[in-house]
Amino acid sequence: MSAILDRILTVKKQEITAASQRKPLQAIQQEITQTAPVRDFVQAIRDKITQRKIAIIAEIKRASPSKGLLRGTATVPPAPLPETTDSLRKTAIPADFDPDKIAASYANHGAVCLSVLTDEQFFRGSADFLQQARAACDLPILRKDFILDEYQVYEARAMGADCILLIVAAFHSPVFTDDPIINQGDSTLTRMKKLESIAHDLGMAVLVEVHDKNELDLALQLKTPLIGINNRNLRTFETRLDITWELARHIPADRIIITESGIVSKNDIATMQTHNIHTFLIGETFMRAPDPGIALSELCAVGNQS
Ligand SMILES: O=C(O)c1ccccc1NCC(=O)[C@H](O)[C@H](O)COP(=O)(O)O
Repeated sequence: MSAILDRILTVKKQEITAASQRKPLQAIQQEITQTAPVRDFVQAIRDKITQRKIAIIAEIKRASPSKGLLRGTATVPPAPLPETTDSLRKTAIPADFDPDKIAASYANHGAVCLSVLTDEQFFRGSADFLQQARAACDLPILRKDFILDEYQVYEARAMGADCILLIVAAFHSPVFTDDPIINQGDSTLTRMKKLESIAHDLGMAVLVEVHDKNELDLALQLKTPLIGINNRNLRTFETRLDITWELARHIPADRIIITESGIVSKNDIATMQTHNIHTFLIGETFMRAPDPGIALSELCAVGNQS
């Protein structure tokens, strides 16, 4: 069995082809002219940090390949989760899943920005969830998905996203490097620069995500100030918080470091702060809580300095 990241990207390629046949790029570009203006993702984080508060990007994530269903009911289509999650499906989870209510609660309890999973097959996400979340609050929103192609960048803006995610590991995957139809001769760095440039031209921010030093060296060649360090290895699911502080020491001070995945406790927040990390992307911990916003404010309370 190939690694989960490769499986996700294989499906993603099929989705890009199908979506662009259903709705050509020109139609998406036309839709963008009617889309609400971009909210400033980077400035929102800078403002929080200037106020000496921790900046939490709160995620709306119904399910994940590593943990299965996190919130809501298990009967909702589309495709079943991968077999890797079978043993976790019986775990008790909050039954309600209302992206608008979750977004409003996050906003009311101090989130700086939101991240919304739009991948349908592996995370049970949806573009609709992003739109519902955006309509329910004023926070800038990251489209959390597996972006390989310019079509998805335009699509992100058309659905109302203010920021896109570029996962360096995705562009190192053979699903990208070995497929001339999808890579069109572009190297990893060339493709990331092209996608970043389109996003910036559309006014969106870019979060570039890394998990090791080689990926970081590429990420630092992009213009974006947002460097996400994913503590989770997307091939093995191993999650180690020390990945963040090991890589953070190689990142220049003018970039904003965002630690992603596996943050579960006040102690995790406090430990990150000792390493001068003040921006967090958190999903599962909040999604498992009865009220995700209250769970967020409890973590914020420990992290904010007066
Ligand atoms: O979460 C997963 O299982 C996963 C598997 C494969 C690719 C990506 C995956 N997660 C995406 C993320 O980056 C996380 O949703 C995000 O960092 C929040 O992590 P957490 O707080 O641990 O939910």
